[in-house]
Amino acid sequence: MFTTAFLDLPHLASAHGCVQLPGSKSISNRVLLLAALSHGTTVLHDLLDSDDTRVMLDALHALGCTITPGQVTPGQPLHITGLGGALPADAAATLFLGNAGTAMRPLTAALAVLGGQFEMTGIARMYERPIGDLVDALRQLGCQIDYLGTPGYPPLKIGHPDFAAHLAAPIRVRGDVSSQFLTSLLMALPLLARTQAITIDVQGELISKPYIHITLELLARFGIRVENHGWQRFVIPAGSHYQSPGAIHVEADASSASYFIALGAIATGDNGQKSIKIEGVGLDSIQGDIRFAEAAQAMGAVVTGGPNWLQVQRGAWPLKAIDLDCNHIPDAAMTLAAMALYADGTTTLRNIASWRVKETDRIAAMACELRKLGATVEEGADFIRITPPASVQDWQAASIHTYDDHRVAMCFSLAAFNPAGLPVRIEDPQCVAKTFPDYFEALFTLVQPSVPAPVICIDGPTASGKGTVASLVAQRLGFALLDSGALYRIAGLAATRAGIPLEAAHAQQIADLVATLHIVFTPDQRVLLGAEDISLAIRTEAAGMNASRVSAFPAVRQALLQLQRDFRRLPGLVADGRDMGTVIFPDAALKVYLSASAQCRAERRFKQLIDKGLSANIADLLADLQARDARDMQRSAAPLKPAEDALHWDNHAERTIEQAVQQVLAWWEQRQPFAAAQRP
Ligand SMILES: Nc1ncnc2c1ncn2[C@@H]1O[C@H](COP(=O)(O)OP(=O)(O)OP(=O)(O)O)[C@@H](O)[C@H]1O
Ligand SMILES: Nc1ccn([C@H]2C[C@H](O)[C@@H](COP(=O)(O)O)O2)c(=O)n1
Repeated sequence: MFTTAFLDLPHLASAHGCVQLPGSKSISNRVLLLAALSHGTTVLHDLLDSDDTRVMLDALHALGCTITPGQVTPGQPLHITGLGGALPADAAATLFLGNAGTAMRPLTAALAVLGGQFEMTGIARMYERPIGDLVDALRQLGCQIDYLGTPGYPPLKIGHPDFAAHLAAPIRVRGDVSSQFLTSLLMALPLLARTQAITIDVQGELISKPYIHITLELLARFGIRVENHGWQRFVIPAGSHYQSPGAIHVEADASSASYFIALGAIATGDNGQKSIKIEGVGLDSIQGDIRFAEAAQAMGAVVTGGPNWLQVQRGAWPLKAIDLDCNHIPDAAMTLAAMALYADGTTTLRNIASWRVKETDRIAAMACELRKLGATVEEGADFIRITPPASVQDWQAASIHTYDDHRVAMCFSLAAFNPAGLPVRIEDPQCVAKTFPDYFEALFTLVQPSVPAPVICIDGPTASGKGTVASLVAQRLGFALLDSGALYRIAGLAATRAGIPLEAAHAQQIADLVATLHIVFTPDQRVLLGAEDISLAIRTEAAGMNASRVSAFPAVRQALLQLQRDFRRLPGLVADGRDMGTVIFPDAALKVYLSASAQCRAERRFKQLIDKGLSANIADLLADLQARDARDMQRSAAPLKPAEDALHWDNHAERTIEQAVQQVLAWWEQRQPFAAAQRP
């Protein structure tokens, strides 16, 4: 997951390939709660690992469920032993539910029915998301719920219920604000239906029926067969009780599929050879958002599918503008707003009032950010109308504010296919953690940029600080890192171990050996040669000097050339070394040359070695690095020198690491076209 302040998506040209989607959030959090309320142990396969499922798991754990392993682990099922429909009389907990509506609302209903002393808390946005209609419905039953802040909104305090004389009458709940209120009652009230039927009457037109469909399907899997009377009355039969179904497989998230369906519609090849294959969810999905595929088809996408897969290709181009009632696909419909940027006219998405009370006010958010890109947008209480930028020149490079809303971030990644060749900045990319932590990584496996991914080169002499600065710049931008010096150090180490003299006469032998090496740079910056961790072995001064020797041989440099260029990937690369800007990446978007006096560098290296527990002597270090400078600068093959277009930074003794990092980032920013983000 990208945890950077922003993520710059270079302009993207095309896409193709296969993506395996993570589990559905809606299904994951429902089955977690149903398993927790049931008798017996449920084995859950393919659960989503995200912010929202994590807060649900933490809450269930706090309530006394036995959960193994304690967290969602890739490729491993999760076992939950349920509470058997009851809690101890003295049950008490404060539950933090983040911004997860699928945890806050159903847990509130279940705990209000089970009784205990509970505080239901979350982040600030959760306290702006209404829950009053659910609380009103539960109070009709005799549940004890108090508001701890603004009436009608979390945080809440839950006590022990008094059901005397309340259960016989139908429970009324509004269905026109959020279908989660009805879902919550449908999941909680079977706990009271052992001896008598419970009836729920929906007030107003029920929105988002597909989500109720998911709830009913999953309830049936756990032994609860609810009668559905025209989506207005639901009856939980007497004698209902939760029973674990044993094992459950969670479908991949149909809402998450929408971004890749849109990707296929927008970015696959004109000749029909390229397509996007989506695995984990198919046209027979129980999730309502699968009907996004129909909307995408109406805009021109060619969608085919089977039981557990979808395949999407571009059809009509430009896409066709549509006018659609989106009540049946409230979440996925946001993706249509992004697709509308590529349509042949004005697209209107109607009946989306629920967008206003989601993670953010999604109508306002989408309108604001689409306008930043150059679209004309009209918004109303329950609709949004989008006209794409009138011409290529009307597109603007925008820094997209994401409002802590995963769907805003994912939708706007699609803007990187704009016809103007502009990059797109996504602020706070880690908000996708709510449902799809690795969304951008998945996207990058499918897309091709219109020009090679951007590279920042940082060259300079030994101990000038290149490695330190490069690593921090890469971290801040979410870019990959190439420590090219490490490759020469590995070459020197491998040759020495193989007993090959580090002399020109043996250059080809060393180059041949280098070509056979299996080198891995781990995400935590360790270096592996085969299975061996050689991170420390290549950091000694002797290893640096040996690296300097082998690096003077053209055959060795040639053997490492493509390996270095292969580090170039989306969203970008920071490369440090001696010839990054002059030879390896001559087209780099930014080239920096770091320097510092030999004395300053020797003192820094001395401190660095002592801090690592290695012995050192400043005079020896000074002599060594001067010898290394001379060899690196005077060799004929790719000598150390600043590229003609490099920017210079004197990293002298009074300058800090952070100053150098800020300077490189400032130079980088000067080359970006993003205007300062306009906050709404
Ligand atoms: N202003 C600064 N900028 C960068 N590094 C600094 C600075 N001040 C102190 N240092 C320290 O200098 C030491 C040498 O830095 P670093 O290892 O990044 O250099 P390098 O140029 O990559 O060296 P080499 O080419 O030998 O790998 C590190 O311990 C680093 O923390
Ligand atoms: N691009 C590069 C990187 C490194 N070298 C050589 C010269 C250095 O003395 C040696 C070790 O590099 P360091 O880890 O100190 O950056 O490797 C090179 O020739 N070209």
